[in-house]
Amino acid sequence: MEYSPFLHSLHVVPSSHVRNKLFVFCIMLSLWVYMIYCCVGYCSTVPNLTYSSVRRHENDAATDNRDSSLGASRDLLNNENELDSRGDEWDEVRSEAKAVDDGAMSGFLNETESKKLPQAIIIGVKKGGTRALLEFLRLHPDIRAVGAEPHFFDRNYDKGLEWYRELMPKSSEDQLTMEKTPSYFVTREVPSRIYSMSKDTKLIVVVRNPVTRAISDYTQTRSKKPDIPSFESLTFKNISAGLIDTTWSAVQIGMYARHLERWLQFFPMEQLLFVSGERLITDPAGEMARVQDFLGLRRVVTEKYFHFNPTKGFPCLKRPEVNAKPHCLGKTKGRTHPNIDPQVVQTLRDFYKPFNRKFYKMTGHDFGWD
Ligand SMILES: Nc1ncnc2c1ncn2[C@@H]1O[C@H](COP(=O)(O)OS(=O)(=O)O)[C@@H](OP(=O)(O)O)[C@H]1O
Repeated sequence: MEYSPFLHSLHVVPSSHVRNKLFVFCIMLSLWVYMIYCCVGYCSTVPNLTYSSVRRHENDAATDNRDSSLGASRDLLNNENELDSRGDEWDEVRSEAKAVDDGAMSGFLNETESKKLPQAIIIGVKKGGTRALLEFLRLHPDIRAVGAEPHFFDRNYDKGLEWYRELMPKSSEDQLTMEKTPSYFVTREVPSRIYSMSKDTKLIVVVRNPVTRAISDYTQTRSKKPDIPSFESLTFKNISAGLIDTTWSAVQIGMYARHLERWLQFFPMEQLLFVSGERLITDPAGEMARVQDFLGLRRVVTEKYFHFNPTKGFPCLKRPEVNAKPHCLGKTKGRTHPNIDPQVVQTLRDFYKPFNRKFYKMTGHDFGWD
């Protein structure tokens, strides 16, 4: 066999010169393969992958690092795997809305869009109707909101504001960025933390009759832990003395006046809006008008967007311009509540009366719970 310098350099003693040539060849080949791949249209999948990774990121925020919001409370209400905190509801409506409003790709292509810290936050209350309100607001073209609950100011604060900003969707200069995390309202450290992010943050609280709210909270817990004690026994510290257990979070959250006092140490009343959870069901367009005015937005989401579904017992969303079927929130919203001993319900009503009265006085609004 003849002596071959090529074979010799390749198989026997590969010189650095040949290795460099091979390296350049591999890179060229990869570039060619990539170009062919793009030419047949597959490159358009890249933005979708980016979008799903954003969604994953959103969901991570909600499932990360779980602590109790009410420091000293007895929290049997560990509902963190609730569908709601992942913000998956009404995705279909939102994607339709997005496509109509600005085209699915514009968020990636429009370089004037950027991620911003929220200028408005729905801070509570748990089981008040916060998901419904956020989803109603997301239909507004001037609002961009993160679907999952970020729990930044209560559980993820050590991750820093940049982490928080990254969770937000891109928005243009004239759009508002929003999020909702209902536990903020009752968490001691949150008012000062939001204040240090921006003292101009607009704060929205959806409130609901505290007795119904407590039962709703309990119903949610029981749906995941069917063996928990009865609502009646959890309500009392001492049932024969009729002593209410105010350390039980289901009871504690409803003492709205107490929580509000802490917020008023940082924010003026004009920066807070209280939405009636009851009216959000009976008159969603009316409550939405108040919310849009408060946020300084055009009244876009009006009665045309709502359709009351008698089977579900709640307003559902429809897109007025397309003849599509209305979309309702999922099964975790609007659960059937258990029957509670009427005497216990009355005792709780009496317990909340002074808190409610004080709350009406502070907010200048009678919510009609008594
Ligand atoms: N449109 C519409 N559809 C369905 N449900 C509605 C709606 N508007 C308000 N509600 C009420 O919202 C209650 C749940 O409140 P939240 O979304 O704040 O719950 S959570 O804290 O985020 O888990 C939920 O409480 P339950 O009825 O106890 O399940 C509903 O009463």
